[in-house]
Amino acid sequence: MITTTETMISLFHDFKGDAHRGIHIESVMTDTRVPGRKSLFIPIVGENFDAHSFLDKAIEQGAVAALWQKDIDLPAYVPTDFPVFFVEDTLTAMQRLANEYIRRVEPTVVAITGSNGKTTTKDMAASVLRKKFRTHYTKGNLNNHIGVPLTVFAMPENTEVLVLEMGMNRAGEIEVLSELARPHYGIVTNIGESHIEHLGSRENIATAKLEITAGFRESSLLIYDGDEKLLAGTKGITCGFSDYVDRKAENILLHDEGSRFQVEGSTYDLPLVGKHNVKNAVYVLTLAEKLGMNPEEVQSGFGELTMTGMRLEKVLGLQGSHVFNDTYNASPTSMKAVIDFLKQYQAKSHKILVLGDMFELGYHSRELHASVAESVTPDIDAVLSIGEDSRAITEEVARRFSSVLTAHYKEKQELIEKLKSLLQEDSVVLVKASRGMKLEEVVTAITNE
Ligand SMILES: CC(=O)N[C@H]1[C@@H](OP(=O)(O)OP(=O)(O)OC[C@H]2O[C@@H](n3ccc(=O)[nH]c3=O)[C@H](O)[C@@H]2O)O[C@H](CO)[C@@H](O)[C@@H]1O[C@H](C)C(=O)N[C@@H](C)C(=O)N[C@H](CCC(=O)N[C@@H](CCC[C@@H](N)C(=O)O)C(=O)O)C(=O)O
Ligand SMILES: Nc1ncnc2c1ncn2[C@@H]1O[C@H](COP(=O)(O)OP(=O)(O)OP(=O)(O)O)[C@@H](O)[C@H]1O
Ligand SMILES: C[C@@H](N)C(=O)N[C@H](C)C(=O)O
Repeated sequence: MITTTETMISLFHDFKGDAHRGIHIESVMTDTRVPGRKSLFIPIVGENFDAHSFLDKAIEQGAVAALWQKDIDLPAYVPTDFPVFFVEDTLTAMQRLANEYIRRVEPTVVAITGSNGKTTTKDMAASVLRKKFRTHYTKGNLNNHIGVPLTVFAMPENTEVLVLEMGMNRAGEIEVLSELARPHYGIVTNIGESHIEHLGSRENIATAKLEITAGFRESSLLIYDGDEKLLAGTKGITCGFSDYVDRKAENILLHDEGSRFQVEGSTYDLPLVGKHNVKNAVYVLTLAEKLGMNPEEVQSGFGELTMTGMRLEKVLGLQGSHVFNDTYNASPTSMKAVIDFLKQYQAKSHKILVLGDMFELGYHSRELHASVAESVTPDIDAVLSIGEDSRAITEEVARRFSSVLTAHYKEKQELIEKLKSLLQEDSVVLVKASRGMKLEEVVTAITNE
């Protein structure tokens, strides 16, 4: 249950209809294409639609009240007793309602941001914390100005810990989300190059990520990447691999199914591959410790990870090959991190990289694409690229290593045909690009049906 129309009167004084009846509202509807029994309809003005034109459908789908932008005429067909709350802006009102719900439920709030690893760290945190607390967390990647409120509205009233992923591609966006959520804990996973097109520099990205402290309370705590020089001196707990961090991962053993590492003498086994995920895990175990969990409880959570797909997701490929689907998103930092993982992968020795364009890298996109080649070594047998700017990757690899097979494609089908011709039992393929490239289509084409 989210609220009642009676409670909403205290937030939104300008209303019509039988709001005083205290109608129970059990969910929020922002999409009339999805049923919402006893829901509050919040019409959002988007890129393709203005949802104000769907009020009739909303009522049909189960809405029992609605927010309404004051500068838009209310349709004549609206029943006189149907509660409508008039607001300046429905999105801002939705965020205010979410803040009110958090104040009512009073969970411990954990906010996670960073250029890479937000979803992974959020999923890890949820898997660990739910061992001890009633935990609600962001589903998938619903992490923006709309996704965060929707996550809050879906929170059960008995929630003890709320884990929110906070994304951004412009300055100021995380500040809004942090002030909405008022986190007790914040995590900054890393500072990469994601969305640098809009931010202009990594320094600006770091500043934007630190907006996560905007809504902090007096006792709130930041846990962050201590290896990142742009964050040096920030108040909080530093995590990472350097000797000077507060929580250092040591004695790291990377293997094909995950890793083993120690932090302050406690040993952890993480069933997630990649050294970058060791650091993500240190954020989580540090958070869990602050919430009173012991290493055994944390390890139990690591052993029951429920992860969102398309993040180094391993599937069986044609000819008995292994395929790692890392197609949700990509930036130079994350692309280099997974290439390092592929070089260390032991189960297969014929290693193929399929790399697509990375978006929103701005003016320096081509040189940032080329920089990915710095991680490629002759351990990699083939690099196939697709898109516009990723040609810079294969060109730079070819310049560095004549032994590595390189090819660039504009069309997925051509790349798929070449890739199928290369596959052998001993092959391992890693596929990665920005979301907009939709390279999961390549993964599908080379995996066993
Ligand atoms: C606004 C919205 O929710 N849109 C969703 C909608 O898109 P559609 O094009 O159909 O509608 P419009 O947005 O034009 O319409 C406005 C509203 O009208 C509703 N509506 C439409 C038709 C209809 O018949 N009835 C209706 O009621 C509609 O529902 C809208 O509310 O549907 C799509 C398909 O389901 C959704 O994909 C689309 O969702 C958008 C993309 C969205 O922002 N969803 C959030 C809930 C979300 O969190 N999505 C995440 C991705 C977030 C992300 O990209 N994060 C970035 C950081 C970026 C931060 C910020 N600057 C930003 O730009 O987002 C990151 O790097 O992680 C997800 O989908 O995974
Ligand atoms: N700490 C990290 N450092 C560098 N790369 C990372 C890190 N964590 C994850 N990655 C890489 O980034 C990819 C995306 O991970 P994830 O989806 O968790 O990040 P995200 O921040 O949620 O991304 P997005 O901004 O697209 O939502 C992973 O598959 C992996 O390749
Ligand atoms: C999906 C959104 N979070 C994102 O990462 N956009 C990049 C730049 C893309 O479109 O792939």
